Amino acid sequence: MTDPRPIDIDGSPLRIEDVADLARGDARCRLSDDAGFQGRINRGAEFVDRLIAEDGAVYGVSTGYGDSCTVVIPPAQVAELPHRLYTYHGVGLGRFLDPEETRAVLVARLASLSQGMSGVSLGLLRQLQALLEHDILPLIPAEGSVGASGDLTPLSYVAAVLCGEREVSHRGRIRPAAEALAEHGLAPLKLRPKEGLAIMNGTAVMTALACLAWRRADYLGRLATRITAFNVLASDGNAHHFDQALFAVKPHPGQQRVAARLRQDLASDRPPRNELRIQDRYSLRCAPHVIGVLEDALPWLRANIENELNSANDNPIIDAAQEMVLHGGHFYGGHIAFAMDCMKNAVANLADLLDRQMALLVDARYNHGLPANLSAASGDRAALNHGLKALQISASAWTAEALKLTMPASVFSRSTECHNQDKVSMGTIAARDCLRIIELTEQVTAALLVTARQGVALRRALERDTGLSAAPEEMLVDLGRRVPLVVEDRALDGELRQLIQAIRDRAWSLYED
Ligand SMILES: N[C@@H](Cc1ccc(O)cc1)C(=O)O
Repeated sequence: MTDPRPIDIDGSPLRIEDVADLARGDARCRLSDDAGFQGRINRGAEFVDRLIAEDGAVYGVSTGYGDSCTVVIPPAQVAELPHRLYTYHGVGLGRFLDPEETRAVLVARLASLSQGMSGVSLGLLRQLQALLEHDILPLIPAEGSVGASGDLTPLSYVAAVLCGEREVSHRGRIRPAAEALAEHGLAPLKLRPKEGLAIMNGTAVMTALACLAWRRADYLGRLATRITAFNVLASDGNAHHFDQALFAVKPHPGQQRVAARLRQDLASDRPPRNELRIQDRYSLRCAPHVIGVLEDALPWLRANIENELNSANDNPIIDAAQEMVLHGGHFYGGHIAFAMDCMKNAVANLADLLDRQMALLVDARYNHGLPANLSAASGDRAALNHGLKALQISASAWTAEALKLTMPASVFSRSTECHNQDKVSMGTIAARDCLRIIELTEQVTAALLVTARQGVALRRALERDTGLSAAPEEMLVDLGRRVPLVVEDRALDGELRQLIQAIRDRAWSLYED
């Protein structure tokens, strides 16, 4: 076990990998003690104090929220207001975010508030950091955000826990927040004016989920490429579909990279053409064109996700340096909504591609000489055994479910909150859909790992052996250990679950380009 790597939070940009590592416990975050950073934060909080003292009227401080901004809060009640905000937003439903997702949310909110543009105190940042440090995880219901007043409702659970209210998951148990805070000597926060809004009026939930989704999608693209190489071999297909000269004339860099990875896996000394079949079916021949869509989108997706992550996504923005309060709509998660709608489409296409490859391989009419359902049973056992028949049916179901969920969420904007929020992003729904599609695609990918392992072994038992380069050969050996050849039928669910875990743990290092 290596020590988790330290990440300083000081308002400088975080990367997707930082969020993912912090969420998994592979990194730990420290709030920077840099005087410049701390000074910036303090100036923001002091500026809010001064505004209240001098001006009296500040949105969300001395007024009601949203459409209720015309309601004036009497000075004697101003201190109570931020606590009202999380209280009435305690209406979240649905599943609770899992621990990894919850940590990512805390990191994303900390990253945004550390920009120093939200007028919060250092004490608030410290309390957020303490939740991460002691793994005190608010139970955050996943549903109930329109993603454009920020993730108000789910983030109300973060705000409440910082103040010692509602429940947390801590040391494997669900407990009252106050109890867990006390155990670590942490006093519940008394929110300062504006701090309730600052915690809740932002995109931290959808952005956190997007960071986790990006990393899983990136790995799935690589895995789909490796599996395609296996399946080209298993089906006695043509490597020349991935020819460098062919791809030189279609200059999508991601697509070219996928083709190069396939060439690398399939080893350059393969006969350039399989004269028996000039052209393979599309799920093999066009694999770079399908996987390449995701591969080309990933850098753009990363840029959008990281811009949101490192933004002040709050309202109003408190610019202490220029002494300005800027009212706007930075809680609007349109970029994440579009990124997630886009990513889920590209990922579901991977599931579809792999499912089609499986359909070719299990079908004796298309698999060029392999047994039906890739059953390795022979002789008088052949009739009894059904090989991967059920696994293919299940892969079809998972794929259909993934494809069904690709309906964009961002086009379902609807006017809400007395028409103050009359155009909203639905980014959190898009992110949740995207994660579900990723989960289903991981299931399909696990099925395909079994299929490819079985298909390659059966091909190699036949006349033609075609070599792979060292990395895919090593992976095949590893897969062989994880999944013994299916000769006599057996339930495969346990092995599938282990493969899914291996995928999520990125068990195979795939293409260091
Ligand atoms: N997001 C709104 C504020 C808001 C807060 C809470 C609400 O319940 C509604 C609206 C704004 O800044 O304009």
